[in-house]
Amino acid sequence: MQIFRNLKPYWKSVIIIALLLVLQAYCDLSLPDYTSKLIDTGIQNYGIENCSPKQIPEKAYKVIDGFMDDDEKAVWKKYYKDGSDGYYYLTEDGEKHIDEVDSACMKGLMMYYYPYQMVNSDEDNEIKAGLDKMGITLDEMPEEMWAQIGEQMKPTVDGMLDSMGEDYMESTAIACTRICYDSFGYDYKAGQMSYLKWAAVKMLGMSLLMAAAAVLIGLVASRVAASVACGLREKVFNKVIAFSDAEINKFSTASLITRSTNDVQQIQMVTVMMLRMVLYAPILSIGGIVKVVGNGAGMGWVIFIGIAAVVILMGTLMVIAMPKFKVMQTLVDRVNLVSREILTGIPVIRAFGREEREEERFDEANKDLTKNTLFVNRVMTFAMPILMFIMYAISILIEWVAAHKIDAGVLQVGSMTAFITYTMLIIMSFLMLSMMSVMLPRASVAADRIQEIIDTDVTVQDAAGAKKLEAPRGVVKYDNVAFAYPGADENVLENISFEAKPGQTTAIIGSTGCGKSTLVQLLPRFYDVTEGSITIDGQDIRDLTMESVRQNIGFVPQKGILFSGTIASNIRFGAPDASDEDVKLAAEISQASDFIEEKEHGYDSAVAQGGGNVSGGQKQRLAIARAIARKPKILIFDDSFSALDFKTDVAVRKALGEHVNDSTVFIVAQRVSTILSADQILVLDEGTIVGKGTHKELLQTCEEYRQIAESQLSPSEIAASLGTDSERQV
Ligand SMILES: Nc1ncnc2c1ncn2[C@@H]1O[C@H](COP(=O)(O)OP(=O)(O)OP(=O)(O)O)[C@@H](O)[C@H]1O
Repeated sequence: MQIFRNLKPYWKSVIIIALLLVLQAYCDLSLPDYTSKLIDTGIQNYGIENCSPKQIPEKAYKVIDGFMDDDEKAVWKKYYKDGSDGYYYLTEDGEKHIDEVDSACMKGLMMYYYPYQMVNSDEDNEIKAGLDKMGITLDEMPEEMWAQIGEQMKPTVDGMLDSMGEDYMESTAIACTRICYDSFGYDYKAGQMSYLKWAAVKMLGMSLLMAAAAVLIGLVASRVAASVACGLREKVFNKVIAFSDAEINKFSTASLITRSTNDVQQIQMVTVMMLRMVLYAPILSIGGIVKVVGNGAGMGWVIFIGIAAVVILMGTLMVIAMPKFKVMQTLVDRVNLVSREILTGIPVIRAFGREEREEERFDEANKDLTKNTLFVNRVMTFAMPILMFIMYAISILIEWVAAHKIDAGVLQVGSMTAFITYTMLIIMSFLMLSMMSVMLPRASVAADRIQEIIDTDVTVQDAAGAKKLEAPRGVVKYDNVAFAYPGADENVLENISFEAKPGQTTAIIGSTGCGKSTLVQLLPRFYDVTEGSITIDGQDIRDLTMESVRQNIGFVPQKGILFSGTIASNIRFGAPDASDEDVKLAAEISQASDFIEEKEHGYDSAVAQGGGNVSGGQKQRLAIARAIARKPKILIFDDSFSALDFKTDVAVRKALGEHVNDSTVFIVAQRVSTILSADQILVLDEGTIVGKGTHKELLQTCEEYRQIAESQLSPSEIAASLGTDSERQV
């Protein structure tokens, strides 16, 4: 899956996280054991951990020896030495092999313990009666009688060994050990305290280790997720920058923004959760199950009920909420789209008094998203209480079953506590997995949406082996060019052939929507021609690198677009190395210097985002200055003079004529007056050239041009325009 693929470059961190998770899980799984031991050994057994007595009265030693088989006897003999003071002592070697000694003496100890239990019991029994008859105490009982009792006891003890859990058996044996300790005044309190203190230190250590691991995991996981997100944003951004208009239109700007922000954020969030949970849950549940099996409480079936309940619950919630989860991103897209459109169009909305309708439109999108989110959240709110209920119900069930087992003497309280904790851990880990399975689909939708951008083929891109356009003269030739917008059935341009030379101005005029802007936009390769070719100095622009072609073009778009910064930074946008003089000259040519110098900070005056603090005409003049400052070989004015008044229009073109005399200039215009002095005028009608020539020629040869001219100029103006040639203008 895509989300996992994103983690590939960070495999080292993922391994570190996995190791830390194992450590965290180890601590997490050990703690219930410690709690159980704290109760069973620390409290119930006075801190005595092993049943093998460290010191045992000689008589008890011998009696127990009498109960043992040959193998057990050998161990007993090997690890105990006679202290010649009436006691036997466990040797150092014995301490090292304590488990071996424990299992050898456990049965014997229990048989030794049994008569004491009988004697202390309130009820009458054989042993009590026998001792009374002989007039002796249990400690004075002769060895033959012990042997006799041993024979009788053997089947009972064997039966107990079969039915008891290991922990419980050990605990019972330790109770027997205490009889040996009673005989020499063992200091139980000191033993218990030292055990409890040591256990507390160990538990504290474990908890600290666990906390440290968790913090480290959080830290590394967050870093990885942030890097994944950063990488994705970069990839998306780089791709979008390379997109031609066709791809941008396909996705829509709003969706591109949601994809590179909200979608990436989804992935970042899920990546953190995934790194912390997806690995942790299986480690914890498998570890928990192993522990539970070893615990010997024999209540595994309760865990399965718990897991089944959680899986059914989460499964049901998922089925209900999943469809809504999946459309969430599309709805976020819609809200972004509507708010973007409304925010950028506020002046028009106000001017047309459409506030209410637009508010409704926003409300609609907003409500859809809210409804969807609320539904999902409502469904999910059920999860927590039901889960809590399941957990508590399972705890009660365990306690109920365990109570019977404790009563029957086959389970200890501590083991029950540990069992409950392990069960909770296992259920929690299944919960984590189910939560992930809820979150993953949404994130995977987000990941797919991002991948869709990354995988989109850019329609306009450098061909393999594309050459650089070096020191061009600037001869532009359109050869039989046809063009259709992607997805459109009909061509917008057809049979376009003309040549534009350096030092000359080619003007394009025609009715609205006839394809003028499209024609000039093909030159910087905003789109590629569908048929025919465009060449610069005889080289097809598709065989040249886009960067080198664009570097030689100064493009002034129909709508002046400025960037936040200063006036100077905007003029230098295409020529970062332009000197102050160049910037000033460009501003003078574009007739922008007057209004710039009037400003308090002149060229350093701030320009707001999108050029919000300058007028439309000023914006257009700055856009013209920006193109000129580049000193390009080819200058394109896409209807850039319409926002200027007649006087400024003339002044700009005059200044251009004076200073820019070796560039190939294209002017898309609506006004005939703007193009009167052009060297070549192309008259476009429905995407084809219907007239080509100078103003004078076209007035005579082209009906369409004559109609346009007559609709804009008075007969006297037309007559004047045919008169003397004025000084050079573009
Ligand atoms: N991105 C686009 N996708 C599809 N069709 C488009 C796109 N841009 C423009 N068109 C269509 O192509 C045709 C030519 O548009 P173009 O902008 O080139 O016209 P124009 O002559 O510059 O118009 P105007 O003088 O009004 O600016 C129009 O019919 C327009 O609807």
